Amino acid sequence: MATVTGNNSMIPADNVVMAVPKKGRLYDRCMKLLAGAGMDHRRPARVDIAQCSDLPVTLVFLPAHDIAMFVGEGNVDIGITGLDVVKETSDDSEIEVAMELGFGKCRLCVQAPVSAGITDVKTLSGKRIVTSFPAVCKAFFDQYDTPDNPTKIKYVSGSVEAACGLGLADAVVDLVETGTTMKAAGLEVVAEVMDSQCLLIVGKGTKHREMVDLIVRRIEGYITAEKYLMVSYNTSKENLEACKQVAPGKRSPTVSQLDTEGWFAVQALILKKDSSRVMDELQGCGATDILLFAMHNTRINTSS
Ligand SMILES: Nc1ncnc2c1ncn2[C@@H]1O[C@H](COP(=O)(O)OP(=O)(O)OP(=O)(O)O)[C@@H](O)[C@H]1O
Ligand SMILES: O=P(O)(O)OC[C@H]1O[C@H](OP(=O)(O)OP(=O)(O)O)[C@H](O)[C@@H]1O
Repeated sequence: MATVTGNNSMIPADNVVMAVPKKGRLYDRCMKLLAGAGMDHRRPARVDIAQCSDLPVTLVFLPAHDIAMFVGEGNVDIGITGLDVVKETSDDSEIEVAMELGFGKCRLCVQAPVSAGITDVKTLSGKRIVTSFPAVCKAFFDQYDTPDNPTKIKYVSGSVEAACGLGLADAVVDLVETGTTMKAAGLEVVAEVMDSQCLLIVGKGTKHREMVDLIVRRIEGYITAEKYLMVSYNTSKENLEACKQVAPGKRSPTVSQLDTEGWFAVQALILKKDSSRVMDELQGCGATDILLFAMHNTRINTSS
């Protein structure tokens, strides 16, 4: 197989390059996503490159914080990382968001010591802020800063929450999910900068559009399968309409005549989060033999 030369010699020249986080919060979910999308690969221990066995795709395992930059600069065709990282390290002219993946949900917040009692974020303009997101942080404080007294923003790569306690900052801009880290450091939210979640991103300049689109469709199929369940039940003719109202499906439910006169077997897609309520309501409408099935993968037109 042809390979590109130089630093990329482990990557076959015609392969799509896909970047996934090599560790941290997003890693496990990303591995599940790749498995669900049929992107099987073998990654030798301590190696950050792996070839997919059934697709011309090379996976590169990178720090989440670097992925949007590499996709934006065109070294990588497609990648998975947080919206926070995308905003910090790339711009809209380079990257398109193929899909929100629904995990890695958190908020980037201005946080100050509870003891300081800061209620208005404007009062932090011109003060010392420590963050792993200096560009997003600067854009946020620009709206309050004056040219003669800009906010002093310092970058750290981790443990941001420690900066106030160490006397290095008046406030921090850091991620909050449960709030446990923030509270343990004696901090509170003064303002929200942005919401974030994990994204599938594509470089606008990719030369492998067809294969990239196939990867996007596979991942979309898996995400949809994760979101929906199939409910199946039997109902008499007189209860059929009421049952169909409870679970109308995506387009319409599949209704088949049973061998018993006046009885039907019905199948419909329902949202996983609604499944217990839907089963209760179907039972209330007289449905019997109600079964719930998970799907491994789908190809559903989510816009219809
Ligand atoms: N507490 C959290 N809850 C949900 N998502 C988070 C949380 N912390 C981070 N993220 C998301 O995961 C991305 C990667 O963060 P993470 O802290 O895992 O990166 P890392 O620095 O590579 O890993 P580590 O912290 O293990 O060194 C963030 O940019 C953000 O989008
Ligand atoms: O609100 P919580 O649920 O406590 O989550 C928020 C924490 O999670 C992330 O850090 P992480 O634990 O990944 O480590 P890091 O500080 O090394 O980035 C983030 O930077 C916060 O510190």
